[in-house]
Amino acid sequence: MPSSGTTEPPALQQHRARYRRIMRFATRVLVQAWWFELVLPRFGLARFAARGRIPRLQKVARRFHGLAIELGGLMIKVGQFMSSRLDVLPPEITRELEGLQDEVAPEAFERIRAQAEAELGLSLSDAFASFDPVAIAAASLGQAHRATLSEGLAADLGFTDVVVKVQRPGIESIVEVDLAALRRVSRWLARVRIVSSRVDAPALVEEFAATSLEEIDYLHEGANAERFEADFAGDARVAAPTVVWERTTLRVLTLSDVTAIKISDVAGLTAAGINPAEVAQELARATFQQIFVAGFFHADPHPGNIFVTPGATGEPGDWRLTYIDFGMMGEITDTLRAGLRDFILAVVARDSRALVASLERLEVLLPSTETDELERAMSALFDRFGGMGVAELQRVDPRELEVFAARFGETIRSLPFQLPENFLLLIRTISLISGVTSALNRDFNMWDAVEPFARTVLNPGTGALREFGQQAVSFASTLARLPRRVDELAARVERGQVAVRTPELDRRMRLLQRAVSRVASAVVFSALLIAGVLLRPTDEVLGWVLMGASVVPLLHVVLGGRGR
Ligand SMILES: Nc1ncnc2c1ncn2[C@@H]1O[C@H](COP(=O)(O)OP(=O)(O)OP(=O)(O)O)[C@@H](O)[C@H]1O
Repeated sequence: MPSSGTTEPPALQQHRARYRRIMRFATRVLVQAWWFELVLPRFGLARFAARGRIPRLQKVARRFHGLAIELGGLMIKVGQFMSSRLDVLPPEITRELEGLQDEVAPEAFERIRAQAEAELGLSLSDAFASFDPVAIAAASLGQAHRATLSEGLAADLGFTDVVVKVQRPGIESIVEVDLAALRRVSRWLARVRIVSSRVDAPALVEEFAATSLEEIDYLHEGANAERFEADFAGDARVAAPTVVWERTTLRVLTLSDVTAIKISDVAGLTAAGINPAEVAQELARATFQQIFVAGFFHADPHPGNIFVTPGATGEPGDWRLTYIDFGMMGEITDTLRAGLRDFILAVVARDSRALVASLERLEVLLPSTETDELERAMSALFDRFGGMGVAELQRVDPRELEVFAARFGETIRSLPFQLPENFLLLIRTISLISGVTSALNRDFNMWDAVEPFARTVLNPGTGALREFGQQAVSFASTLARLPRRVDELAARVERGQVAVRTPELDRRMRLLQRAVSRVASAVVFSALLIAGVLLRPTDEVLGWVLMGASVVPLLHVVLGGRGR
């Protein structure tokens, strides 16, 4: 953003302040990362830096949580996005960021009214027979209100009750500011080799920008709802609301009100005579149908976005799943489909070279990746454990598994993995659905429902391929039952790692920390004072000042040893 002037309009000043807040936060995090992840390891203190990593990251995530609640806009989405990046971030961090969306305050109704009226070119009282000023739900980008259609429109469409989603006024420029800040941070990160060799940060931000810009285009969301509905035309079990195009624009989306029993309301389902276990079964089927048959899937199927609607007959088996919120959809492209098929086939054939090739094809590995190591690790894995069922795996000596898991985990972590957006949405969808189905029926196993669909995706033309397909399915079920065991194992490995430390090292580290923090705070304070008063720094300058300031105490204490 260009430098600030004194006669700027308030909106611009607000945007500038917002941009600065984000950059200040990012600078702080980057400086911290630089210190602990680059500087300390240089001085042989990698183990020390690693020990406090999780609490440190948790603190950053908590701070980010606060910032996101205060700023709203894309920062909420960033938090949500990160909370779903289990591939990059540990669960301790993702957990801190869950639930962000529910904490956003609604916009004042007068502003929502003005926005809706300007969009529709009609006063709300002309556009609707009634409009409830109290929002049903407020999200980061928009909020939803109940309304009723005027008689004429209601008669044409066959329903009266609607839900109107209205975007927060000015959200586009907020999104723009947030994206500008994120792009700048990603450019910084791209210059740091240790980061750029693992993650393509600018590409990640562009992916995120594309989904965010789609989400603030309600015409796109309306079209998604219709495409989804068309995919399930002729399937009485799945439905979506009808879009009232006459009352829909880029920033206002009007949909038939499909409020029914929330899918997670087991007591409500049972009271309506609906068997929750059957709902779980149908939900899994509908999900796999979207993924494997339609290639277009709802990527935000949390319980708030799926209703169970009892049918008109009142029969126990007469009900359907009604989805809402089509802002985030995933697509299975042909490349993704082919890549997944190759991946599954490679696993079944225990062919590590083909497996690595399929990962490359899926763009899960960055192009620069040295794949030999992964190939070796996969071969070792296949040689030792390939083809084993759960029962056989349970008979393996746990110590052997532990050693193996530690070594294998290291190889995996050292590789620059990255999941392309659609892949990520796929994982998110499966994990959300698996949460919902197991809440409906504890004994439900998603993998039992995947079988007919996995066959479709594997497209088994020949007998040999069909056999591979079946093996793939049984392999997948084995994997599905493994996580608890793997979790336990990981926890034990983790504890083993933590135990590698000595009291002497601890004592020195504590002294060092104390000394560093005392000197550092004095230096940083004076540097900030000078920089703040004299230079009116840009965020970049501030970043360098902070970095420079933190070097001084480090040299002082580590080299001169005066902290003791
Ligand atoms: N067609 C509908 N019928 C009934 N209720 C609806 C409908 N559309 C939206 N809602 C209600 O409004 C809430 C917000 O809608 P929606 O989820 O589409 O918005 P969003 O801004 O994308 O929110 P989020 O991303 O948090 O899910 C829903 O949780 C639901 O309670």
